[in-house]
Amino acid sequence: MSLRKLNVEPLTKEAFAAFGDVIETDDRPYRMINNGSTRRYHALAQVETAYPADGDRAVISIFRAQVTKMPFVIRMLERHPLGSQAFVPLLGRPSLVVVAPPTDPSINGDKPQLDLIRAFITNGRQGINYSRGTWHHPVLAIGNEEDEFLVVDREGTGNNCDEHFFEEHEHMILDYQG
Ligand SMILES: NC(=O)N[C@@H](O)C(=O)O
Ligand code: NI
Repeated sequence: MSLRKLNVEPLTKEAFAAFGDVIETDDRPYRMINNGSTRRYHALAQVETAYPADGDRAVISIFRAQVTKMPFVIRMLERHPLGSQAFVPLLGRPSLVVVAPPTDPSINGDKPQLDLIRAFITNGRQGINYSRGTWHHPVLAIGNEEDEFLVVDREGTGNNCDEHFFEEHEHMILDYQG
């Protein structure tokens, strides 16, 4: 049984629109602040928290991620039903992103839609913000040494991480030799 190999696409705002936001400055509008010394690339992404009135809050963390050896088998995806999650590279290195659109039990089921799973490579200067409910693989650092990401996501009550494990025949190969 041969597993499907994911095609790795360059990350762009347009291609990622169904999954969330790309956090970047290339070709983005800005306004000058601080007496003209600083460009403000304003509101590149929104932090989503499900229950702000109940104490939900956005928190900022740093993930130091071990390198994912290629080729890699995608066996699962997860989602955060109660908030968004952003990853911004701190060391200027590319990383891989594997996503599927959010799903709703009353519309399109409650697990990732296999045919809509896509893989992207960032350019090292791009961060991503997964919209609330976007299915994604946990952080995929590549290269020769650990990578670091600034992570902005939701902290609060309730379960905010659903994992879906695929059947063995549904596993996908991710093989990026950039
Ligand atoms: N578990 C955790 O905080 N990280 C994952 O959500 C991830 O997307 O890496
Ligand atoms: Ni996550």
